[in-house]
Amino acid sequence: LPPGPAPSSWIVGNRNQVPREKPWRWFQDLNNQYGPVVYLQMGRTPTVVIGTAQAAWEILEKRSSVTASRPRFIMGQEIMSNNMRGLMSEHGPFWRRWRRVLHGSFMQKTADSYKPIQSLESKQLMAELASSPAKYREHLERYATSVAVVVTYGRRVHDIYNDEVVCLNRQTQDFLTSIIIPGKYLVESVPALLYLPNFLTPWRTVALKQRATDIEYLTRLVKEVKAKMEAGRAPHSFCRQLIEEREKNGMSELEIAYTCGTPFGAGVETTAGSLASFLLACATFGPTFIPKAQKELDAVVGPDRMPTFDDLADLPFIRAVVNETLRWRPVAVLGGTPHASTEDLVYEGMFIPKGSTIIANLWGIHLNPADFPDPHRFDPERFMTKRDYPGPWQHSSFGYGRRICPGMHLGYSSVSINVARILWGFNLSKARDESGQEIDVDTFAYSDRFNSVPLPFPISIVPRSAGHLAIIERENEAAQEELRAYDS
Ligand code: HEM
Repeated sequence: LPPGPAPSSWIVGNRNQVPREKPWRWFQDLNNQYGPVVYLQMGRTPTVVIGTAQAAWEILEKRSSVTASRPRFIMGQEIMSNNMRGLMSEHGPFWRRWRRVLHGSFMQKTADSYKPIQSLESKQLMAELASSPAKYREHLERYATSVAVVVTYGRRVHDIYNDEVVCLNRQTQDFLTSIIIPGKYLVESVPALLYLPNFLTPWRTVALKQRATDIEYLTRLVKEVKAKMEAGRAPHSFCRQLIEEREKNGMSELEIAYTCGTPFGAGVETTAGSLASFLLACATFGPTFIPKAQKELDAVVGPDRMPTFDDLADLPFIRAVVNETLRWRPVAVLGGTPHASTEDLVYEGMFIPKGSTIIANLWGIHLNPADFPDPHRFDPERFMTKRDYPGPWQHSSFGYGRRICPGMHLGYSSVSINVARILWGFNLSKARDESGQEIDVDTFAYSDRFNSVPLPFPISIVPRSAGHLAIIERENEAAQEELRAYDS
């Protein structure tokens, strides 16, 4: 077996040693102490923590045929989700169908067809940042939410606090992310607890209540799209496509309803959180990279128009800023949902038993000084030259193998276009207090959840000139005309 700390007892294994707070830091320490692959015994479940990109690539990419399953999620998948959420599904026919329809709608070519809507929403984001910069977090979330909801259901989101779809989805996500933390519920390592009667298992009752709420609103949203299709006014969307191809895909209505919940669940916090990390990097390391980024933008785009998706090919330093953002503070800090192995395998003489939970700890992988020297420093220059690193991205933000993020093209486009435009249109620096002193920000102040995103921090966001502001406002006005087609 791979090396690792001794279990504290043979019943719970190492389970009680996992810190309640930010376990990714402990995993990183373990990898530093024991090596790139560490073994833990979580209850009866063998668990492997990977701490380098090279080991993750070998195990999760090259051996993907046997490491692309998921562990059993008793609370999140079986009880709360009726086994209907593909993201937590084991490798098998249900997952394959779910993955195929997602791939059909989010692969590179199809994802490109969403760029016009991403561009329009981003123009609104720019105007919002110009008019109320202090609410930047809300604006980023509105952007990411509206893109996900337009792409899925063909309708926009204006107000993230009051939009019903958003509130219900957020409630679901909050609940789900709070219950799938490894080690949180004893039933995950001792499934026999499922045989206890309901009155002794209050955790089951709350999860079932959430399931009922989810089924009600997820199916209602599909019915709304169906009604619009019948009335001949449903724009193209993921949901519409699934309804049209229902028979071909052999999906039940409930399966369609749950599948439509995927882009919101997986694509909003990841996108908005990555953009928030970018702003945090600007507030901390801005003077080291913003002048070079703006020089590039001025040379390629100029001051008279906003950058477009087509410009990105000519903006290598902006692309480097995007990649460094995704590396520096990986939002899917534990590598997303853990993988599970479906056969025994051996990696560099270490035995990884069938049924192991495999965690590719992105916190450790992206902050490994062997690949990224001085890793907590935000330094886009690292991405200006190719390094010896496995995989096409030169970082590991989107995961591995058959489970690689199917929304990566959509997510990457969102982060890129907004990074380019924000740097083009605004000066970003530390905020100042009433006495004019710069306010320092803490680059480690991140949320302690399944996705780890920056906690609120102050930043100054000011248009670069009156000319830039005029363009931002003009572009937004024109965008609003086009966006009306998605208002329901
Ligand atoms: C910057 C934005 C994003 C980042 C950093 C990100 C990152 C990740 C990561 C690390 C994984 C885990 C992969 C693995 O298990 O090896 C993942 C999975 C996933 N992502 Fe993303 N993601 C982003 C945006 C999106 C978007 C916009 C969607 C919308 C469709 C999406 C949908 C998914 C789904 C469905 C999975 C689970 C795949 C499976 O279980 O087979 N993601 N993502």
